[in-house]
Amino acid sequence: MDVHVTRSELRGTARAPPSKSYTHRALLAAGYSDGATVESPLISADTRATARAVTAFGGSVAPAGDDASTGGAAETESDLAGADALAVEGFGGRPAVPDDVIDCANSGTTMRLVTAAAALADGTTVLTGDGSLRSRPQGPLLDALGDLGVRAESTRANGQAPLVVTGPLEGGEVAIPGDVSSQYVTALLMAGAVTDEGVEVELTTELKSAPYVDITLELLADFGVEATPVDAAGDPLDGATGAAGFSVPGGQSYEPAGGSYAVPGDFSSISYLLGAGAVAAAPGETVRIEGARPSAQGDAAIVEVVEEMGAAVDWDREAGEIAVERAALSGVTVDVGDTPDLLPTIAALGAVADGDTRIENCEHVRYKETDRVSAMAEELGELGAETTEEPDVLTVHGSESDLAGATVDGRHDHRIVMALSVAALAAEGTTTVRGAEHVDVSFPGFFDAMADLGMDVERD
Ligand SMILES: O=C(O)C1=C[C@@H](OP(=O)(O)O)[C@@H](O)[C@H](O)C1
Ligand SMILES: C=C(OP(=O)(O)O)C(=O)O
Repeated sequence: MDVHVTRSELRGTARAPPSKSYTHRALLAAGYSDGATVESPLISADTRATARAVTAFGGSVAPAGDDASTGGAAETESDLAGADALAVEGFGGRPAVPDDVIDCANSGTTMRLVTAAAALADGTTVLTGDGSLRSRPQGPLLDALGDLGVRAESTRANGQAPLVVTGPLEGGEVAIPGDVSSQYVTALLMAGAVTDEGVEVELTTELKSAPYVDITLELLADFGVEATPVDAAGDPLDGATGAAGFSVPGGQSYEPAGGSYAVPGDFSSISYLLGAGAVAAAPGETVRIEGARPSAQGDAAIVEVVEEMGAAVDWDREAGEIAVERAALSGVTVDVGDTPDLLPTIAALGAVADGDTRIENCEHVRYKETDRVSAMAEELGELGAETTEEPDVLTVHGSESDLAGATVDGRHDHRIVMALSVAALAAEGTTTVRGAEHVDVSFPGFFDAMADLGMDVERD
């Protein structure tokens, strides 16, 4: 699908979709349990992939309240559409050997978390994904599982999917780098809790994307599972930032209080709504975003970034509501070591702002659905933005950027599509964004929400 976005003024209220990161973890944690309800889940292409994996391991996922929820997996994936809550029948910490290959589609989170889950099974699991996912790095996780006594291989011996994993994993001590993906740590902690011996993870590098491990720790605690970040001396820390390692005792059971778990709103998705308001709210009007309650999400930093760029932002944390007014934005320097998914949004805002926006510590943003550093530099260039790309830094020269509508490529990447659509709101004329259907990965209702706010958008 192509979308054609014409410069427009926005007003009104949008609701943030539920968090993708929390939904993946909640579905899998419910799978590890004897069964649980996941309330207000994100139903998207990526979270469907995790639901498929839970089903492949012998659990089931169906809309809560449906007969299907007592009788097995939803017959077709579309059965999940529009569900306010999902009833998950778990596999009780013992994944069955899947009948078929697990297709993780476009979802890195699914592939990493499910690879470690597959290692628990007493047999062989095969995991694959789309072309993008089959080009992303899995080697450090395969090596770690190998060191823990599991056969974990890339069929092409290049550290990329398809993957073949033969368990069972019993636990132990393992060392892993933290600067490629935090999802390896999340995967080992979630699976480690149900091993016999538990898992001790030592980080061989600094941990990037650390708040995502905090999300994991928060969710594990809510499912009654203990896992602890530790410093170099082995002493416990409050959070993942600065951790030298992690420890998760074995023999634990997943069980959420009251049998259900509620997913909060998604701050990576909120970044597009907030960014859109900051560049295109009608003069004297606000754009309001609901579903913005605080959680462990590092991407809530977008609120400060947009404020620092000069927009008037009011975040009522208790009500979970953010109001933003448009302003003349100025460039900022932002370290995205903890918040890689904000890079496309900040780059788009930088193209609209006056002065330079310097996005630092971003090398790991190159290992996503696409190399998002190059993708944003090149596609914003098509709109007339000047950028400078270094391995670990993207600078957008807002003052030299005169944005005018053009045809840009969404690179089969939901975040590139949404960020370019935000930039298009401020570009002269009409911008065509190719491959816009990829928003289905994390924010299926994105263009509906934007149209409701007043975006002039045509889809074909
Ligand atoms: O664990 C998660 O839910 C995620 C972790 C981050 O990835 P990395 O840890 O690979 O940086 C983030 O980019 C991704 O969108 C979601
Ligand atoms: C990188 C992302 O997700 P994943 O790693 O799950 O593919 C993302 O949503 O931006």
